[in-house]
Amino acid sequence: MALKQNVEQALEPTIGVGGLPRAAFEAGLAGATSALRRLREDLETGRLALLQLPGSESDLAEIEAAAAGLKQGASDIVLLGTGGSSLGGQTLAQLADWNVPGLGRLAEGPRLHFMDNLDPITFARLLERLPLPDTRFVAISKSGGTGETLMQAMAVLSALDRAGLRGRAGELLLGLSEPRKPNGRNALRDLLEPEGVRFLEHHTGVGGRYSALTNVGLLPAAILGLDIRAIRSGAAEALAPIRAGASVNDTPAAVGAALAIAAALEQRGIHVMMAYADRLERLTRWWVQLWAESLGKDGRGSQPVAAIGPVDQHSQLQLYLAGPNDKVFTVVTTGVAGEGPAIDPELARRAGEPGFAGRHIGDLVAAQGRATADTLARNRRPVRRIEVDSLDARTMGELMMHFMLETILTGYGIGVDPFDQPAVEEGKILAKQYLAESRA
Ligand SMILES: O=P(O)(O)OC[C@H]1O[C@](O)(CO)[C@@H](O)[C@@H]1O
Repeated sequence: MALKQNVEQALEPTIGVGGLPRAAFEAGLAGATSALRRLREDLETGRLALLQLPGSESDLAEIEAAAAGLKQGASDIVLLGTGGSSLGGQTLAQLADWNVPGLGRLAEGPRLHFMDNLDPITFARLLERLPLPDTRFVAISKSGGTGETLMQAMAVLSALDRAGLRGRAGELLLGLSEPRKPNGRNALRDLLEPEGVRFLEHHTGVGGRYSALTNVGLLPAAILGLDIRAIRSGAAEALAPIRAGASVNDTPAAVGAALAIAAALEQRGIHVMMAYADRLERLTRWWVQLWAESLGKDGRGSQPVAAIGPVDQHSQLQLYLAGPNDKVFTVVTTGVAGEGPAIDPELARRAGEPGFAGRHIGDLVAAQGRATADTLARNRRPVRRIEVDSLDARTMGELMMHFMLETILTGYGIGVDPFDQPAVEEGKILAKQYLAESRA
């Protein structure tokens, strides 16, 4: 197991009043114990398909073949899909420098475009500027019925039509969705299959925000040449203690859930994840959806906030240290000490920073991650630390599985169903109604 977790600085006995009381954490551990028992049953009975993924490789060859097919002759690959149909792929893609500040434009191979937000100006300009004959589109939607994705897919077909490329739709597009419902409906399939577009199957037992380790997340990862087997085996590391029947205290995801349950008991309604790596920025956004949609129901749940370091030290940290003490923090660091450019001693002296002499940029970032966690604790703000020695496909798989397990266990512990999202449907129905009315 690469992931190291320490929750001591979240607790009152360590940081004083302001930390989570020991009794609340004990209650959290008790809640996590029953939750863990239920999750282990999920694993043993096979009723939670997500838990079967880490040990399986049977679908990986199909994903690799689809990735190779898409890359063939492609300058650009556009991924349509929103929420869980995009964020897992983005998180993994960032490992390969996608959307890393300063590096995105220097990437080699096909350019990837995740069009997860629907913005008319952006989408129109994208379709105008893309070299359509050399562009591939992947339309991803578990349900097949998400309005944003459907509209984008329709716009793509019309753009291909205008460019005289509609006859090549079967070659230029790929779909990824669940099989048709028993009533025969799946809007995305209804739209694209008559154009000859082939579909990969979305796993029916894995919800969108838990789908990063299925073809939904692994297809973009494979396009970028990431080792998708290593991602799965990293995920298996996070699951291993659960599989082995380990106690709560020896199961990092359960300890994390115990902390979240304790925070709920203590009315700490905000969870901040601050990750010290450009390549974890999308992970924080993926986690926001995972946490918010899984736990925010029946008047329960907590507000997830994404931050990255060190940059957000210069925007959010003042509030975190001296604002209301209503949050729990997770500081995620990677072993970057000794990484990156080394600083010329002469230049360090000239700038009046002799402490920088001969040190690497990674030395400063490592020190900053540690200093932020310790400063939070000194200011009696509950903070847990998560560290991986290095960030690669394997550790990313482990981190993602850790947070999925922790979220499920927290849901079980606070008594909500972590797999549905009934409340968001209301707004979708209303938006379609307003769209119809605005024509009149
Ligand atoms: O993959 P789909 O079915 O298009 O859904 C996209 C997203 O929309 C939601 O259903 C919420 O509206 C998310 O749960 C999901 O990840």
